[in-house]
Amino acid sequence: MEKLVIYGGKPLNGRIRISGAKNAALAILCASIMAGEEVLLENIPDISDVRVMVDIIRFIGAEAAWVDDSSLRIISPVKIVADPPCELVKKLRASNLLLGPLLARFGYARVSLPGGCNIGVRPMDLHFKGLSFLGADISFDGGFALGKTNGRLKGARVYLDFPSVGATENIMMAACLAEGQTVLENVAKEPEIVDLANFLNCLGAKVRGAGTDIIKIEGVKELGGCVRYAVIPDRIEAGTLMVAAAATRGHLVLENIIPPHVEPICAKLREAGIYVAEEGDNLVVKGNGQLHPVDIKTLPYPGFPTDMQSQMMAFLSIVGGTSVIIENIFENRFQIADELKRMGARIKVEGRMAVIEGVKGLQGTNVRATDLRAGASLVIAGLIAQGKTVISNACFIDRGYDRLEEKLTRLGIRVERA
Ligand SMILES: CC(=O)N[C@H]1[C@@H](OP(=O)(O)OP(=O)(O)OC[C@H]2O[C@@H](n3ccc(=O)[nH]c3=O)[C@H](O)[C@@H]2O)O[C@H](CO)[C@@H](O)[C@@H]1O
Ligand SMILES: C=C(OP(=O)(O)O)C(=O)O
Repeated sequence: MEKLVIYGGKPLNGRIRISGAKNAALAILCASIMAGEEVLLENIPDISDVRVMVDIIRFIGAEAAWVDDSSLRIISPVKIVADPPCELVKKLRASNLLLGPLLARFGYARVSLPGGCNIGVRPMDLHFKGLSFLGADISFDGGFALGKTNGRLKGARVYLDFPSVGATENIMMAACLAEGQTVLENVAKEPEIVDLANFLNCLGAKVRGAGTDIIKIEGVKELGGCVRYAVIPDRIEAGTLMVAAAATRGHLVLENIIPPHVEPICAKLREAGIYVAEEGDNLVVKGNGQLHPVDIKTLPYPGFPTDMQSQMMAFLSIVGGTSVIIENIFENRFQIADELKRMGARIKVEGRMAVIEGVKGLQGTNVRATDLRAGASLVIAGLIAQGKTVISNACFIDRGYDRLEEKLTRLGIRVERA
């Protein structure tokens, strides 16, 4: 089991280029199996979730080749040569996004229920309901979802009970090849949804309204290819480094960033007393000045992202006064509190609420990542702490952070793999 060793107590200083977004890249990789011609994807992050997804689409018959360290050329299969293998599907959450594209393009899908981080129950009822509304026949057998269609899917009106990111993406992809119009209501508005819609439109789909509460899709018979499509920058990687700079009183310049995507994070950092400003195309974070406690509620976009909650908890653990975090999206995302407490943090968790009493500093010790963002939180805690922090289960961090050690080293931090 790999460990990440952080030598803390030093500020994060320098310039860094943000990689492509994990959650956009994974959805777009799934969508690429619907393309009728070759696709070239750029700004793809080199993370383990992407490598697993590339293996999955190769397994079902796609050709996928790295052109350079962040570009992938994909030729989708004309027919499925094998079902997505269960052992790969279970390694990541985004494999749940194969169902819609497979059903829409091939009229058949047999996909194991997905894996991913243990951050909550994460049912897929909204995905299944939406795909059924489009005419798919969905059943379950021994941990697998089986989907069939009788000819093409049919456009329909679908209202999501909750603006689920994955359900919005799955149903939107499937609707692109359905007959007639689909209207999706109460959908997720995350930037990754807009990026996926832009990619689908680049293939010849007719998707309108992504980024608002209602998405309308005119189905087309087939999709084409895309000469090149660059995935958006990762707002969560950016946010993680911003919080790390804030927590270590550093000075960071972020390149390749879309400022409105990180606004909910910038707003909270400013409230906490951190300087955050756009300078030209870059975003600058300076961690000097008096810090103030803040309260956070995670919400669907444009609310504060649940994927940044654990990292903020590490930062707030050394901000004098009392901060409160309410986690509204995933019920099991406070496991990180116990690990932070091992480093000296004072946190009380009650249900969906965590109360953080700021302490003067943290101490390095042996800790364990329980999920991807918990791992990122421990990296931040390790940067704050005096001494050495050894994070086990580093594989969780590798799911979502492209070349993290290389980036931290460039920013003046001593970090090692053990
Ligand atoms: C690969 C990917 O893009 N992952 C992101 C995606 O996950 P994911 O797509 O799984 O997240 P959802 O938006 O679907 O989940 C949000 C909430 O809806 C619930 N729900 C979801 C679907 C469903 O059918 N039924 C249901 O009840 C979930 O249990 C959760 O409480 O959005 C999350 C919320 O921004 C992010 O934290 C994840 O990083
Ligand atoms: C929860 C996350 O990812 P996934 O949905 O892939 O588990 C995340 O990126 O923080």
